Amino acid sequence: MTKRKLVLVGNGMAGVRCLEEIVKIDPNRFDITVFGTEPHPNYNRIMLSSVLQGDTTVGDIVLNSYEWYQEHNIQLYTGETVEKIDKNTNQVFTDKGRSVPYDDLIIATGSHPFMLPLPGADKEGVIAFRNIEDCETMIDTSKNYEKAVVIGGGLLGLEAARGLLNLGMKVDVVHILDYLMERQLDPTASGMLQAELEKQGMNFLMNHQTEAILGKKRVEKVLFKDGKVVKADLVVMAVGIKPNVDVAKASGIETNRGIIVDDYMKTSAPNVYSLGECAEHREMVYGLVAPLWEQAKVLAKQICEVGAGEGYQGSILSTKLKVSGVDVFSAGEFNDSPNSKAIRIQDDFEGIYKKVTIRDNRIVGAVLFGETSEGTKLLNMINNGTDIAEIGKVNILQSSPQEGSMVAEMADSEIICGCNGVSKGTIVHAIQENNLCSVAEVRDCTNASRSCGTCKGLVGELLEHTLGDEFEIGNEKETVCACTSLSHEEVVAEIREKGLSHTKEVMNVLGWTTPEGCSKCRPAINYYLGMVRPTDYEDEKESRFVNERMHANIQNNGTYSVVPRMYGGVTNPTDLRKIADVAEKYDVPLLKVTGGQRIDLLGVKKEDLPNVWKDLDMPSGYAYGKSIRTVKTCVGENFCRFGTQDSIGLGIAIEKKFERLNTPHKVKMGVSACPRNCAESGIKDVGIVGVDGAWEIYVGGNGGTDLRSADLLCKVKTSEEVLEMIAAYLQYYRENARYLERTSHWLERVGLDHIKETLLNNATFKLELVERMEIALASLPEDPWKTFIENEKQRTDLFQNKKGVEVTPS
Ligand SMILES: Cc1cc2nc3c(=O)[nH]c(=O)nc-3n(C[C@H](O)[C@H](O)[C@H](O)COP(=O)(O)OP(=O)(O)OC[C@H]3O[C@@H](n4cnc5c(N)ncnc54)[C@H](O)[C@@H]3O)c2cc1C
Ligand SMILES: NC(=O)c1ccc[n+]([C@@H]2O[C@H](COP(=O)([O-])OP(=O)(O)OC[C@H]3O[C@@H](n4cnc5c(N)ncnc54)[C@H](O)[C@@H]3O)[C@@H](O)[C@H]2O)c1
Ligand code: SF4
Ligand code: FES
Repeated sequence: MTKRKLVLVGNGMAGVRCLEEIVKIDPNRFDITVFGTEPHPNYNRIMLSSVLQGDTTVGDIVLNSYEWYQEHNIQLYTGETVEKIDKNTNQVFTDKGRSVPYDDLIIATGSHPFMLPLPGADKEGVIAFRNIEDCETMIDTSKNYEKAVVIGGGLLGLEAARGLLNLGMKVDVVHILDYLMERQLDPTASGMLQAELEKQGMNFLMNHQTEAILGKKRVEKVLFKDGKVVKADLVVMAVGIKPNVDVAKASGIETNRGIIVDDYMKTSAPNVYSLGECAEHREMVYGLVAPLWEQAKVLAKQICEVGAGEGYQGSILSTKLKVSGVDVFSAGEFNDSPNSKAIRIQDDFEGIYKKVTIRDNRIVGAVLFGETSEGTKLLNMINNGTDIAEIGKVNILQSSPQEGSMVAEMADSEIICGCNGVSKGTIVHAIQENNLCSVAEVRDCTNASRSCGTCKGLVGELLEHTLGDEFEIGNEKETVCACTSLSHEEVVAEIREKGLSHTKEVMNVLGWTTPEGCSKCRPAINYYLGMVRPTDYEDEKESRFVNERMHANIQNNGTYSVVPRMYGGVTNPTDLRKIADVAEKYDVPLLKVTGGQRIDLLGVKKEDLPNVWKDLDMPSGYAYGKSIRTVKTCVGENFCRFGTQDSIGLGIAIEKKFERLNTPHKVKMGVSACPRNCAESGIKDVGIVGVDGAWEIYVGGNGGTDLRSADLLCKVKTSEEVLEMIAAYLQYYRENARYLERTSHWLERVGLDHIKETLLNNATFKLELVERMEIALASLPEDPWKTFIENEKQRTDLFQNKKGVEVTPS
């Protein structure tokens, strides 16, 4: 039987998802041709925000590689736009002069970003945020310029603004109304969101209407209706989208706001279908992915003639803002109205706000801020029209008392992954049928967690719930990242076994799926190589996190924090004078004593960093590094009437011995000279406490988000023994923990008993650890601030092509 010819116009998320469904249903039914204006295979547009925010790379977000198209015999033309469809001869015509016949045609051309028609909007540096090129323009611009203006305080504008802040730019967000995200939030939630984002460093110009973009060739300023002017090196317009109906309109296919389709995604032209953001169904056009997946399923069934049931019935929308540190969820009809009532919870102490709107005993909308774990449950209740008469109203907004029990209570039809419309039943079936045991395997098999990723937790709970005893979360193979199927332990073992010596080599030999790796695997591989080969591995600066590359912590307003080392928290008049002089000379706005007993110079301008380091002439405190941070000490025997030991002396010795050492995560230590514990040794990664003629060594403490008191490892008599035990313990941690695993998490994972057994009952192994630690310490580079001041190349590399940074001559 000859195959039917299927042409897809638009190589984006909706169209290609529909093809995936089609080849699943009937792989041999069609000869498929795809045209896409963009010069890329299909990628996850949603994740552009994460690329901009530095959490992933462009290579990571490809959904269907070129090989996928080949495997399915799909002829793909990228960088080619369909300009016209001839409905009479059933052909499409492209801008490259190609014509291709079709039996069936799908139009999935997405949207155009709406560009305000302002005077000056055509200047260089005025862009939208819609595709990879826009994302790359923003990243490149941030290397040479300082100030961005984002017009539009909706989902896209705020995600763009967060990304630009992460790139070190100052950002003004211009919003036309007096509260943000008015399409998704009520004024209370919006106010809380604005306050949180202001804390993160965003500056808001509310109630501002843009009048013109000013500048010569390139944008320089933005002018507002009230006459106010702000500086702008980059303007990002994020003021909404409009369906791309260009080709449909040019071809006489019926359009309104979008291309008009019926419940089976049929347009007004025979055998021509449409889906995605360009389609208008029952007078609705959508700008989120969840509805598109539903449409893709219906259209695939329709076009393969396997029965599309009642067709597509429309979607209730829910959204989450993808900005780290801010949890926002919104769904359905969340605004107050005369025929609905609301339940609200507001906790100003914890920054939590929850509201559900109810009509006729049914939830019709919800807004959650600060705590969004009930989002999925509420969305399911809205979609299912659950009658809440029987449920205590207060319970609706209570988190489930037993974590993990929520998935058990969910019906099979309830949706776990909102982005991809994957239900609990589908996931459970896939786990059981295919023996799946990790979130990554569930993603590959069902698409759940493939888009924004916020449902990963629920998928994990479902795995646990379905596999019962067979599934232990801790034992689930945790791959380093999506570029590889290998775990951290496997990568380290391969580096050792195969004698691998460079990041690229690791990726090539171990079959990485992306040639350049991503922001998760590159720093991890760099650390593992340095740990395994301390004497000959040359640290790869570009694989490090930005703060480590800059040797300073970037702050929410784009300035930096500088913390010089003060061994054991002890200082002297000369160092204090230098700090005071530097603070005055460089207008440092804030000097702050840190919890680690040193002085933080906050608000240092990027271009001042080298000279600040030079004038300070003190070692770096590594306050930015995955390395030894501080050794906090109490006053001890020299001054305190309770002290029987020299805590300061020991603290300084420890800090001097281990400073600059790379570790999987930051390591903080403390030495107290008696159990009153004034140096808080009980919540340190390594805490030492003096007790009658001996030192107790505590490990695995954490004073951060996951508060944990340290466990007693052992008691030793002398300072030398303390130093030796710390060396063994830290080397064991360095060799066995996963990159970015704090000592407290590592200790809980492997168990205190195991660590005691290894370090206390196996003298030979302990000695070997100490020896390897000594080799690592002997191979450490000199102080990075000093190197940077003396090495012009490093200075140029660090600031790339930003306006030159010179160290002033002495
Ligand atoms: C930065 C960003 C973040 C987002 N985050 C989220 C999120 O968190 N959650 C969510 O639900 N949604 C999010 N969205 C929206 C989501 O990405 C879109 O809803 C989705 O991509 C729409 O899919 P589509 O296939 O309809 O359109 P698109 O993905 O835009 O695909 C259309 C494709 O067709 C091509 N095309 C157009 N005309 C032609 C032609 N004539 N010939 C050939 N090719 C053509 C276009 O170049 C484009 O590649 C986000 C969008 C952006 C920009
Ligand atoms: N996390 C997510 O789900 C997510 C993230 C990014 C984008 N998206 C989707 O991408 C699409 C585009 O996002 P968007 O935020 O541009 O669209 P939007 O329509 O949701 O928001 C645009 C915002 O710009 C404001 N605005 C309009 N004109 C303005 C003007 N002249 N000056 C200042 N502000 C003005 C509006 O009041 C509105 O809040 C939407 O469909 C959105 O749902 C979703
Ligand atoms: S821990 Fe004990 S010795 Fe140290 S300062 Fe406090 S009371 Fe004094
Ligand atoms: S909810 Fe976004 S990927 Fe599952």
